[in-house]
Amino acid sequence: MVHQAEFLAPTGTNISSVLQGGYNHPLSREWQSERQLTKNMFIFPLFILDDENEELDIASLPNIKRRGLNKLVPYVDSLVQKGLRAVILFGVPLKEGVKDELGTAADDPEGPVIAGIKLLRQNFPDLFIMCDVCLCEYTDHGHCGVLNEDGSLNREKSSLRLGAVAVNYAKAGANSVAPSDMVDGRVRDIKLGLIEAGLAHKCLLMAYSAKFSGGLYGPFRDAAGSAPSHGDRKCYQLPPTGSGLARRALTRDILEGADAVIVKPSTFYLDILSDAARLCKDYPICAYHVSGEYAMLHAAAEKGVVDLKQIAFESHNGLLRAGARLIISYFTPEFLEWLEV
Ligand SMILES: NCC(=O)CCC(=O)O
Ligand SMILES: [Zn+2]
Ligand SMILES: [Zn+2]
Repeated sequence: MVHQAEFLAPTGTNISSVLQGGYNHPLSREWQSERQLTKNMFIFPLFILDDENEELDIASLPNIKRRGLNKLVPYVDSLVQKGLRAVILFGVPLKEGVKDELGTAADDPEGPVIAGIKLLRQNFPDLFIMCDVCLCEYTDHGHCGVLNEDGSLNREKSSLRLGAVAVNYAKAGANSVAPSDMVDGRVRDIKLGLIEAGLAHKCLLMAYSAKFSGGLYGPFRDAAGSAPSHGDRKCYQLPPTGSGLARRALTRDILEGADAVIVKPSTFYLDILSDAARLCKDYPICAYHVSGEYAMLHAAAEKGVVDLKQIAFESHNGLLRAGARLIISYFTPEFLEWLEV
């Protein structure tokens, strides 16, 4: 497609070869961006401990802490004052003996997620509260669903259990549930559960539709204590080379009732983000800038290889360019400082 006449000026210069008129001034440079990062695009992950007064660092995830309920409100308040609009909750049960084969603790009414939803709702009525829905933080085997006796994943039991957990989060007041397990059929079971509970019109179902298995989740597993005790997640998460499967999963989840979709990780999967933007063009597309991506940028900045702020903008702008409208990011607190709106 040609936008400018391709003819020669009297001097012999090809007119369309002159690009720099478009960006030699800071403002005209800004005008070149089709979209810009804004605070309302950011969703901040919160790790909630089951010990109310505890606050724990995560060695591999700089500046991010796990907090008990009593430490949560003052911290979230400081971010809300800077313009935080949305959070996604992850429960981190550390008490002895709470994990079992069904992940019962996931929707324990007194557990960190359900109690966390209620506490945040009470303190921040306008905050958009999302909940990651998965069992791996709560199962003794560390897998994302319910297992058969031979250790393989039982699709039907997993999907129904995930549906029940999601409905319980929605009942507690979550604005959105986000299944991250990648078990076939769970979007459908969650949607049906929400409809049956009369909550489908109140709770946005944001599916982790294109979640790839790979090497970028290490710090998160440290944070959530969710590394599988045997095997890996390759049977239910997508192979990193599987772009066709990712496109099928995106389409399938939309057909099963997803209201929005997530691509995860983000920077290495920009092609999938742009596939999602095309395939699901009438839906919000969310990129999850995962723990490994965050930790890598921090490590590079500490080594003096990159400037942290510059590289954070460049990577997150890349997600927007590829088609993301929302970003789950551990950089959210920084962007709330860096962005004006
Ligand atoms: N279901 C959530 C994750 O697996 C988190 C990924 C990360 O931040 O590494
Ligand atoms: Zn999981
Ligand atoms: Zn997960």
